[in-house]
Amino acid sequence: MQDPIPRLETRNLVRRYDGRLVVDDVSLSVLPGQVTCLLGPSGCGKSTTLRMIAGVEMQDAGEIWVDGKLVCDTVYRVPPERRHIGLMFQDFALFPHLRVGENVAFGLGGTADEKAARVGELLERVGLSGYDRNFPHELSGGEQQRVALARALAPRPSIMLMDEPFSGLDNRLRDGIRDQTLDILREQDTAVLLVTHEPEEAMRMADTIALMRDGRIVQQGAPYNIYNAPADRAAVSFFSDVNVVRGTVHGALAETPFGQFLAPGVPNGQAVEIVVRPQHVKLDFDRAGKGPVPTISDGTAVRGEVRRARFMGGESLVEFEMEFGGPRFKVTVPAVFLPKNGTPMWLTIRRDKCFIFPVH
Ligand SMILES: Nc1ncnc2c1ncn2[C@@H]1O[C@H](COP(=O)(O)OP(=O)(O)OP(=O)(O)O)[C@@H](O)[C@H]1O
Repeated sequence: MQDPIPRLETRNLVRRYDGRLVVDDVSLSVLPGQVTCLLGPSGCGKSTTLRMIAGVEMQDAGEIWVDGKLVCDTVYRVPPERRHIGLMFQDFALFPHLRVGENVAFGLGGTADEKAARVGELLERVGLSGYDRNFPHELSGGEQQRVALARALAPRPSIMLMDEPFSGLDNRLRDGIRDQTLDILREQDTAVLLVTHEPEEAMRMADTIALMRDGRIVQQGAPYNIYNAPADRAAVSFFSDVNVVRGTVHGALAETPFGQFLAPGVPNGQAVEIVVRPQHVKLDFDRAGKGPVPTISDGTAVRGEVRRARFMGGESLVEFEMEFGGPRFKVTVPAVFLPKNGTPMWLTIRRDKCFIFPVH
């Protein structure tokens, strides 16, 4: 079977500001009814990418395709209003002098009756039936955001570009509006490209995550794959705290204070980093100066002393000063576990949950 044609595709987009490369060879695609999240730290070029797709900014190189048709390269350009792209940005800016209903109807064609029907349908969908004659300033922030959502959805865009659209909302409100927005977009088979710097938001919303750093896409894939098969150390630390142990490879085995780690294909003498998340470090009590016996799945235990323990709600975070030195080790325990400062414990690293990256 042939691969489906993406609703939206960028090919090798490049953008420079004053000679500085801020978007560097970005290729992305989004299928109808799917959400791709462009995830990365502030300033990595996410919004610039979105602005080029929206057509409000020109790329220096590369192409934008919609439904298999070229809409923009460096010569040819379909104007923004003919791209059938909806926009929803953090500063959603409703028109303050227009009533809610007029705001939602703003981009709609058709007869007055058709417009009124569509406005009524959308306001009901976002839980704001009966508010059509209110002015924006009479609504709360969350309600205004829902109006902005209704306005963006009204013309049934085939593509929706969203730039941190929920970041102005408090947590509880945000989850509800986020889920509701996705439901509506999926129902309409809209392709969504969402920009965020929050890994949780990307994990929650995306079918595909494109991890962006310094203008480049460093990894692209399903959230599960990005989380469990990260491309490099920075990709691991973007999603959670990490512990890092250094080692050197001999005969495809990395030697470290925690014992040996398999390092297939890594040349002799190569320095590597073993990266492990706090939830994948195992703890054992000290028994008269002894720890657990080494095993194949967990390797050798190393002793550390508790320096800090905090209860975080669903789990406890314990920090250790390790006998071999280096930065403190962070360990999370899914329970209330608050050992005293100075308590000796033995730490092991789960071999099936750690990542090994060469140090360059
Ligand atoms: N019009 C402009 N002129 C010059 N530099 C710009 C312009 N717009 C953005 N930049 C720079 O380009 C880089 C990428 O900006 P962009 O807004 O795309 O990043 P971002 O990943 O969306 O960040 P944020 O999440 O903070 O919005 C930044 O270093 C920014 O300062």
